[in-house]
Amino acid sequence: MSKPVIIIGGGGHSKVLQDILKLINREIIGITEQSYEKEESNGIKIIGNDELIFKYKASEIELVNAIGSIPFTNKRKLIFTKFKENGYSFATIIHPSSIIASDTEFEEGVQIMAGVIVQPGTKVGYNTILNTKSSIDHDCKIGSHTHIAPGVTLSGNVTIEEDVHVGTSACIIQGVTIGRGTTIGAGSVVLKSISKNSKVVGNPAREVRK
Ligand SMILES: CC(=O)SCCNC(=O)CCNC(=O)[C@H](O)C(C)(C)COP(=O)(O)OP(=O)(O)OC[C@H]1O[C@@H](n2cnc3c(N)ncnc32)[C@H](O)[C@@H]1OP(=O)(O)O
Repeated sequence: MSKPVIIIGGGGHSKVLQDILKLINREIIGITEQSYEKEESNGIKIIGNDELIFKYKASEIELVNAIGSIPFTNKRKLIFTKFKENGYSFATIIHPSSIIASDTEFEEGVQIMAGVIVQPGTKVGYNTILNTKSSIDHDCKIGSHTHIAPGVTLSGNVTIEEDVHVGTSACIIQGVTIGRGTTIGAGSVVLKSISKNSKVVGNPAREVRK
């Protein structure tokens, strides 16, 4: 049986995850927030700040990383790393409306939102988000701590390294590699590989100042 979960963060990304957790009947202990002024979020109790998690044995719960991921921030990664180093595990959350090829490999803490399609031969790294209605075609490799934002299309054989943000509705053609730490702007059309720590926008995607 699945362990009960604690959700870290009570913002917009959290709302979406709460909905999935309710749909898949996961028991929710509550939400932690760094500054908790409200008592609840969507009917779920805010139980305290993140340090409260240490009152629960790592073996008895799973965590849900509900810190949203926007470009040029690393809070989501820091939360994941901190609690992993202390022996805690993160739930992998998959919306029941997603279509996932049977050989897909997900590492711990991956979050798959409504309407996502993942085709065969794909691997997705730790703590990565495949957001609403994104489409991941065959043989893609997606690194850890990466955000594939809503409506993104990855063609076949695309490699996305760690810590990448692929902005809403961007398209990436087949065989391209996106280097670690890169940000792809919303709506970009990426036709060639992009080196690490770049920021690219537009159609065709071009590098802009960091
Ligand atoms: C459920 C959810 O909500 S998940 C959230 C998903 N959100 C996203 O994916 C947002 C993606 N973010 C973007 O597209 C942002 O515009 C970024 C990250 C690419 C750029 O942000 P910044 O670093 O602040 O760059 P800035 O706004 O200064 O833009 C730099 C230049 O690029 C242009 N530019 C920025 N974004 C884009 C874009 N998506 N397409 C085309 N041009 C763009 C700007 O107009 C500007 O051009 P200029 O220098 O000629 O004036």
